[in-house]
Amino acid sequence: MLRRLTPSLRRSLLTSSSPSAAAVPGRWGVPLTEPGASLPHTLLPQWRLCSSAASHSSPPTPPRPPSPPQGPKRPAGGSTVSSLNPAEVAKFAAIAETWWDSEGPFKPLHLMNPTRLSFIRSTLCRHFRRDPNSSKPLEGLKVIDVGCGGGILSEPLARMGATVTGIDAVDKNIKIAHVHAASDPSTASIEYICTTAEDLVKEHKQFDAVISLEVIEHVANPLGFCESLSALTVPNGATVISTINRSMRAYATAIVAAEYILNWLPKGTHNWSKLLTPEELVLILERASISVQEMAGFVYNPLRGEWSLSDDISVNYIAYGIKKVEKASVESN
Ligand SMILES: C[S@@+](CC[C@H](N)C(=O)[O-])C[C@H]1O[C@@H](n2cnc3c(N)ncnc32)[C@H](O)[C@@H]1O
Ligand SMILES: [Mg+2]
Repeated sequence: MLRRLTPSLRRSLLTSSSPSAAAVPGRWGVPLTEPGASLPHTLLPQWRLCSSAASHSSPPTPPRPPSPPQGPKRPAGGSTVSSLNPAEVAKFAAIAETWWDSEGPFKPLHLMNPTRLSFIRSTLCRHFRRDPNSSKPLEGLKVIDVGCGGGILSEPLARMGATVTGIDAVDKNIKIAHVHAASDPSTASIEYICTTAEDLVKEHKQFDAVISLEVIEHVANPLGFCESLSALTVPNGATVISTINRSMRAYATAIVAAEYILNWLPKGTHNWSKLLTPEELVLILERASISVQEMAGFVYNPLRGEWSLSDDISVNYIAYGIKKVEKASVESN
């Protein structure tokens, strides 16, 4: 069952007097205003929420005069700061050849794929009022997969009918993704580009849905990255992000067990201090003009070797949000 982030919960997260007061540990669905609820505060490191583009402390800027119409409209927002973390990019370049080895380092993503696709199918079909039972429910929608790796998500999105662009910072990943997709007519149309979200924003590209799974924990600047994802999303479009929670359970399972005991992932794949809690992700997305509507957890059943959707967001989780319509664009319509 998916939990909805209610308007009142979202409001209380965003109207708290300070970012630290807004970050409340616990599960979604616990209304912050519930009588008697005991909700200890978490200290939010300031760097997580501050970027060059958004800062509480900057003085108010005077209103700008309307600019004269000139050429195509520039998408609002986007970060000028690079999302690239060279050490992280190098880690993925080193294992690029293994993308389609379902027993290799990306085995967890292969196993998770059906589950995350069911969340994406369900949320995007509701968002765009599509029939989830149709064979191509995303037909006609422009979708970008940011940090697509070898294309294990891009391909099923294309099979669902979407016009897919996959981008990744690692050139080897893009080459592998391209060769793999080209071997099947239903995926051969995917456009793969070696670039970053922020560079694509500079090209004024926009998409109906922007999806970035298991990438934000590897970027240099999470808020700037989300601002770029937002700038790539059309107003009222959809954004889907998945990542790993910065919880003790995640440390025990996603890092110690997966990297050091089961050897599912190369050691050092995830840096615990770079992970984001769901509360932090919601706040960052709000700052980037994306309003989170739903969140779900992924839980692994070791006996069946399968992942499923759950209310438990203590380790792996996925969020779907809507790109807010900027006031200026509403007024100009
Ligand atoms: C864990 S993989 C996830 C791949 C894919 N999204 C999936 O879930 O199947 C992370 C991917 O993000 C890419 N990446 C890391 N930093 C990036 C950045 N700043 N911009 C674009 N891609 C990035 C890596 O090269 C890698 O392919
Ligand atoms: Mg990861």
